[in-house]
Amino acid sequence: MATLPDGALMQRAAAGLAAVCARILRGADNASPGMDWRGGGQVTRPARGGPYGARVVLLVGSGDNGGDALWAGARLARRGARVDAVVLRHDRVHESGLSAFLDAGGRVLSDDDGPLTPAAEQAVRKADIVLDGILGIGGKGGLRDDAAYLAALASADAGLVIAVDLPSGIDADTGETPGAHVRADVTVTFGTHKVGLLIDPAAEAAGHIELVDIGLGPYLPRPAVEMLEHGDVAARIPVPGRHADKYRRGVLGMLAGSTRYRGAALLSVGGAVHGGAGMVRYAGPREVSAMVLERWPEAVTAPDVEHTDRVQAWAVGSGLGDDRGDEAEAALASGLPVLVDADGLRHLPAELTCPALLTPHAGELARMLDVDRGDVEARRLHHAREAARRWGATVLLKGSTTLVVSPDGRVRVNSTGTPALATAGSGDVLAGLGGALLAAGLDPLDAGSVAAHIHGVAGQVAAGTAGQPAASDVLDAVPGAMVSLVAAHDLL
Ligand SMILES: NC(=O)C1=CN([C@@H]2O[C@H](COP(=O)(O)OP(=O)(O)OC[C@H]3O[C@@H](n4cnc5c(N)ncnc54)[C@H](O)[C@@H]3O)[C@@H](O)[C@H]2O)[C@@H](O)CC1
Ligand SMILES: [K+]
Repeated sequence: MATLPDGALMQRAAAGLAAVCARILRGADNASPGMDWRGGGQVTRPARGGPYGARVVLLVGSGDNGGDALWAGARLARRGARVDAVVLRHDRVHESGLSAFLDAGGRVLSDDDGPLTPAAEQAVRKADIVLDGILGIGGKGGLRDDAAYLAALASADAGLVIAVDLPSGIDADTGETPGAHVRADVTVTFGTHKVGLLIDPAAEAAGHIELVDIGLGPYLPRPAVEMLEHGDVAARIPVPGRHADKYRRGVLGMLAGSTRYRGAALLSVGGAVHGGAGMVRYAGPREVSAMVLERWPEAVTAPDVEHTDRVQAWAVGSGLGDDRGDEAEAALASGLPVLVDADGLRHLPAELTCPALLTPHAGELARMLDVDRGDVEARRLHHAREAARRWGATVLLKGSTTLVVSPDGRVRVNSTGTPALATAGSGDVLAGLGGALLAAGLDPLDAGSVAAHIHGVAGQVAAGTAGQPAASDVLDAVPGAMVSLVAAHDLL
């Protein structure tokens, strides 16, 4: 801002915002370069041939977010749209934005007594597009009173809700939703993706995300949260070199499954085999080992951790049951990198002395931290950070947006999840994948985030063919997912 004339950034933001609205109103097919990272992102477009004659309503809060909406509204009005503004507080409104809007032929439907005039409500109901400019990054706490009412009205009744910078009422920095908020179909965000657009529950309110570049790039600090794209993952997948052998590729010890949960052993060994482990050494009861060998003849087996030959990493806990805590503790005390999943999480020492990747879902993390599951789901980043700090370990919190939080503070959010992965055994496959990557030498942050990404792509592939895939379908889709990720980036 210091290097530019006053208001220049807002003009860039408003121009980008108006351009996205115009494109949506044109009904442009597939013209959107935005993030479809939820695997959907298809927006039902109110095709009208363009802004001319379209009904656009601006919800205008008291700060610069409202200013963006007013300036964009002015641009759309000049292109023939019928643009109405509902101003939340007439005593606090972006002055130059409002004048530009009125000069361009925009109308204000609210009055000094408040925003909820009959004309305003009617306009929101009939709008092709509602631009939510109530709150941006200056918002604190959820929406109140009239703002909350308008947000609910727009989300329920209006054509398409386009959030300016972020859906008003979400917490920009955490992904929490402290109260009432807008539910948008599209979010047009400026300069950089806000953390809250990437982490649930707030991310769910953002819809399809479009980034408008306003020239902040050279000035941005290191991001608080990263999201790997396909190419980033492809570059991190260990590709065997000319002199590879099974030991150099990484030997994974697998302490998983039990006579009660045999399937977990098959799925997690399978995840490790397809995840590129040079060898998987399975440690478990004779009858489970026999099943593992029948399905995965490339695995080798031993009765327990003590009798397992040399490994480079351990994956511990998927379907392990209650009675092998001593072995879990032995693996955790080996000093080798360890992935700890499911039942293994109940055997964590107060402090870990090995590089560790913990992979709880919300319920398991709640138990680990002795808090409510609902609270973990509402404050995913907060609790994942807390566990990473407490155990000095990388924490992969599974769920609708999988987070991977390293004890040094780095955070990655996975872009490839799909609800199809919410099925029994899916986590066992992920544990195998992550374990193989740890054994191959990836650090826990990379192992966790690459495994989650591959797992998500496999889930999407499986959902595309099986509709409602089982964990076995996801496992079967892993090799294809790896091939497509790597091949797409010319690394094969
Ligand atoms: N900072 C920048 O470089 C740019 C900012 N831009 C826009 O400016 C926005 C930030 O503007 P502001 O800092 O003015 O902040 P906002 O517009 O987000 O909020 C403004 C005011 O709302 C009030 N408020 C906060 N929480 C509230 C609540 N729960 N209920 C009711 N009122 C509440 C506060 O008094 C606050 O001052 C961004 O989100 C973006 O839209 C863009 O114009 C591009 C450039
Ligand atoms: K907003």
